[in-house]
Amino acid sequence: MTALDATGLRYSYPDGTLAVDGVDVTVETGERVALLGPNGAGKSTVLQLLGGLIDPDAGTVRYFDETTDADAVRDRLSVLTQNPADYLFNPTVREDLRYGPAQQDRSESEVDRRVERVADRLDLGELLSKPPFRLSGGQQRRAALASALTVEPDLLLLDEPVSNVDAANRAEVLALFSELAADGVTLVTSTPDTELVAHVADRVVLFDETGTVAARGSTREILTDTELLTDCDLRPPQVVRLFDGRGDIPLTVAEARRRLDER
Ligand SMILES: Nc1ncnc2c1ncn2[C@@H]1O[C@H](COP(=O)(O)OP(=O)(O)OP(=O)(O)O)[C@@H](O)[C@H]1O
Repeated sequence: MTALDATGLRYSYPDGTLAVDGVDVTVETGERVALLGPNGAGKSTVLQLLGGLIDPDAGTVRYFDETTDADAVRDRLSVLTQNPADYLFNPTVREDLRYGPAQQDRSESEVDRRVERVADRLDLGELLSKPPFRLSGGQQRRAALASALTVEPDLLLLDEPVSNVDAANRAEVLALFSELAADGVTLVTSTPDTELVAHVADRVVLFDETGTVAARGSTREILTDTELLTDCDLRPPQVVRLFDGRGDIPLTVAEARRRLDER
C-alpha cells in the first residue's frame, strides 16, 4: 500500500516564484524517504503540499490509497514544519502537547499517557509547565516535534527535524525515529544535510536548485554518487569523501568504524 502518492505537483507563491514544478513522489507504507536538496530547492514547499498545508496549482496527493483530502486523514498524518510557532501556541508546553490528541477526542487519561511518554522520550519533562516562548530554540524544536508525535501518526512528514538541536538530543531524536520506523510508521524527511540522510532514510528523492527532481535511488546509490551530489550543489557526506575510491563506502561514522575494526 502507498502511504503517499503525489503526481505532477506544481506550486507558485503569490509573488510569482515557481517553487515546485512537475514533482512526483510515491512513498510506500513503512518506508523512510528523504527529500534531499540545496537551500531553496523547494523541499519545504513539497513537504507542505504533501501534508496538505497548502494546495497545489496542479497535481494531486493521494493518501493511503484512499483519498486526496488531507483533512480526512488528519488523525493518521503529522507534519512538522520548520516553524515551531506552528505547534506552540498554548500557555504551556503541556497544553501544546495535549492539543493534537485532544482534538482527536482521545480520553483524558489517554492524552496524559501520550504526553508523558513523548515528553519523557524527548527529555521535555522539566519543561512541560513552561510557556513555550520561554524555551530555547532547540527546546522549541523538540517540543514542536513532541506535539507532532502525540497524535501517534501513521505517516510523519518532517522538515529539517534536527536543525538547531544539540548533539545529545539529536542522537535521541534519531533513535526515536528508528523506533517509529520499526513500529511501521512511514517517515518522510526533508533536509539539505547529506550527513543526516543515512540516519533517516532508505531511499532518497534528490532535488536540484530549480525545484525539480534530479534523481531518485537508494540512500547508498545517491550518497555515494559524489558527482551527482556536487551537480546539485550538495557536499557528499564526510565519510563518503574519506572512503571514496577505497572499495565498499560506509555512509555513517559508525559504519566506518566497523569497517576499520574489521581490518
Ligand atoms: N512565502 C514565500 N513567498 C515567495 N517565495 C517563497 C516563499 N517561500 C519560499 N519561497 C521560494 O520558493 C523556493 C523554494 O523554497 P523552499 O523553502 O521550498 O526551499 P527548501 O528546499 O525547503 O529550502 P531550505 O533548504 O532553505 O529550507 C525558493 O526559491 C524560495 O525563495
